[in-house]
Amino acid sequence: MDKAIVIENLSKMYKNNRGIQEINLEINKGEIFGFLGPNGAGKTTTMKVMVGLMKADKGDVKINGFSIINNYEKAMNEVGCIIENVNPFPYLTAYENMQLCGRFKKEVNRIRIDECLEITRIIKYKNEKIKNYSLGMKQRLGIAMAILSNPKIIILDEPFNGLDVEGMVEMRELIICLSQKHKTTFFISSHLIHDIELTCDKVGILYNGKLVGVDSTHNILKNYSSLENYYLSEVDLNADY
Ligand SMILES: Nc1ncnc2c1ncn2[C@@H]1O[C@H](COP(=O)(O)OP(=O)(O)OP(=O)(O)O)[C@@H](O)[C@H]1O
Repeated sequence: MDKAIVIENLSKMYKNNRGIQEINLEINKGEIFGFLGPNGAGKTTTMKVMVGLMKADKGDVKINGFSIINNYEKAMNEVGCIIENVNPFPYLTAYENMQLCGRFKKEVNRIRIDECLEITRIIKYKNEKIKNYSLGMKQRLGIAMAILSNPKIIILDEPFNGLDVEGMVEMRELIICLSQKHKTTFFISSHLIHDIELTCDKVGILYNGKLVGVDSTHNILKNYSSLENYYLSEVDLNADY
């Protein structure tokens, strides 16, 4: 089984008729997938459904071959995620937040916590309370939490948000490094085309709740001068005038 994530006919409509429709998508193990779309396209909705924070109206998601509907625990067994904002406890330190996050996982100990804080480069601030953290530091803590139990699949909603230039470069390096070293699969949403182009092996474009294009970054850049041009052409082809 080389598919890490398979999304089948996934639909979720809110009462106001916004949401996502008939999403079909396959992500191979070890791939870094970029889910690109403007504000309101439906990225967060898709990810919430994928990790069981919300129920789909129709369709299913299989993670490592396990359906999130029929086999939720097994499906989520190797998944780490950050959906929407990271909300660590402000009056606890980073280390204490990590302890809390890993309290039910027997493989998580002091060494593993330090390792994750080291990888995300916040080890220096591990004993500082989160209320004194900047947005970028909180993002890093979020990643540290997401990788704590060594998940094989990491789902990140807008991981580049709130980061400065150096932070973005480091976040890209961190994702690529984890994918190469541990064959970790990533599903990353973003509206930042440049970061997706530099980070992801495969890109899917979500527009008005529909997946309007999916291809490997390699193919896209063979046929278009930039991911931005591909994005604009796919959106143009599918716009409702
Ligand atoms: N709970 C809700 N009730 C009604 N409509 C909602 C709800 N949550 C989201 N929506 C609407 O569904 C659409 C998709 O929202 P979603 O948050 O999934 O988009 P997104 O691509 O993640 O956007 P952003 O990049 O701004 O976070 C938007 O039009 C939004 O207004």
